[in-house]
Amino acid sequence: MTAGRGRALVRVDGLTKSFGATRALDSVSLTIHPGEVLAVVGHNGSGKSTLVKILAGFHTADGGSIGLRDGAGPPTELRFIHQDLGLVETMSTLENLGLGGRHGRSPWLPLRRAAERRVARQLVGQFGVDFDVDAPVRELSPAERTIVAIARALQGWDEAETMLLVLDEPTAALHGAEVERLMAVVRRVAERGAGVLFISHRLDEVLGVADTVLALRNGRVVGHLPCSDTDYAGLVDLVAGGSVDSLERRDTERGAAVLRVRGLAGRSIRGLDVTVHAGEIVGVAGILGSGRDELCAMVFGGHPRDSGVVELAGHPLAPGDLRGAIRRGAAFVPGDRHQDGAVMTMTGVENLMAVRVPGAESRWRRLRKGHEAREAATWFSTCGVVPAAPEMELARFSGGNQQKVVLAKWLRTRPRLLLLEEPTQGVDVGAKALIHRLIATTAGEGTAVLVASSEAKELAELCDRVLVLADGVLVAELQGADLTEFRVLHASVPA
Ligand SMILES: Nc1ncnc2c1ncn2[C@@H]1O[C@H](COP(=O)(O)OP(=O)(O)OP(=O)(O)O)[C@@H](O)[C@H]1O
Repeated sequence: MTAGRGRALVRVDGLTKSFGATRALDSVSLTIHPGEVLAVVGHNGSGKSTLVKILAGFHTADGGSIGLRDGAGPPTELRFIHQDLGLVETMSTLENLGLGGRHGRSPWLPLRRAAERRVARQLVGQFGVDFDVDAPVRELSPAERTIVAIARALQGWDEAETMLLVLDEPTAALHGAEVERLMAVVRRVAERGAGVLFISHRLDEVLGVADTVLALRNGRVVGHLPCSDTDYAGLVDLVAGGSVDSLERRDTERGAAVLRVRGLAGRSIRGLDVTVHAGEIVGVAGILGSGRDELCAMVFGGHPRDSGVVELAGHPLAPGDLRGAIRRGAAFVPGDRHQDGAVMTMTGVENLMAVRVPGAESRWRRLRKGHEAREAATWFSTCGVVPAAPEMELARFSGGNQQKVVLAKWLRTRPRLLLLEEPTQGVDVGAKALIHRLIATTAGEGTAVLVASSEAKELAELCDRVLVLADGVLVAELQGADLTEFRVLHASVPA
């Protein structure tokens, strides 16, 4: 189907929304036609999720209109994949897909269960993955959880229906190969006549999949054009309001070994040795299920281990002893900020201060609100949290700003070992460069950094060395001239 033809699936006209003094949307208009993939881009806090939440009926607009019926046809059906995925963490994939309900005591029960399991595995299998559909989704990796949410949104879609699929940053936790599969699904959905509204900070991905792009800045539309009329630099300009400096290669001063991991095994990891020195940034790459998503949590002690030894500066870190790990100087930015990284009902400042900096503050000093507010303002400005509204509940921060608060919380502890999972997920292109510089500066001050990322480009730019995992073991170690995006991707995909 050619994008842009036929009746409009959705017409948004002059949409306006404010939260107190913050004007999140300011007279936003757009139209999506059958077969069209529209990407919405913009800096953190520019209003993208607010637009999606108004379409979903979660927020009511202050002004403007949304039309879901063009002429006499049936109204457009909207399906959503939200940033927080909206899964029930204690329920299995099967149950989140609406399968596996109670069937009473029928003699056919085992057959029905087997059929439901087959359907669930087919639904997630279209992304080339196979995992335990009976396990609670909280035990799945962030990428696997994303796939469950996408499979649920696409479930039972009938071609004859008119559908608009709305995806709010679906690829934040996915690796190159998984992103490609999702993009192929998005294209397939559009070719069958649906419209797609797609939010992403990965601008290369936008250019690869979208027909048109709409750029927001401070709630206003600052560009609405066919993707064929722009390029990467053009999109960076629209989002960041100018070019963004890429990270310069650092001369690494490699100090003593800070992290030593020997024979680590558990979950999908099957015997790993890793050493990270003071001042070094070591990346962890690999596809879903490779062990990439588990290494940092296992080192920190948040995931159980079957065997192996983890030492920080010569002291063992025991599984489950998170306080001990923090006392020894470990910091951990997890891949899933909603579940493990932050408390959404606490304010920005409370989240920032949630980890006690070993030995740095007296209790009395911490009680002084003025002192906390000043410290929070400094950290929020260092980490690019905009607009700085430190006393607001974290749930009300935009997704990218939540991520920056979690990062600031751990950088504030001045760690000896910084463990990062997907450190720039959901942040805009300018903030990403800022976070890369912060990580490089932190390493420059002598911190050992271990960073797991699904983005090969990020690892190639940021790291001194990259460990590539496949099937729970180390399959390549790249550094120097060998450390390129292509080589990381190539080594990650099993032959
Ligand atoms: N419930 C709320 N209460 C108060 N302010 C809010 C609320 N929801 C959003 N905002 C504010 O509205 C602005 C737009 O937020 P929104 O989440 O739409 O941004 P975004 O473009 O999706 O950002 P990101 O790329 O970081 O996800 C931000 O300043 C945000 O703090």
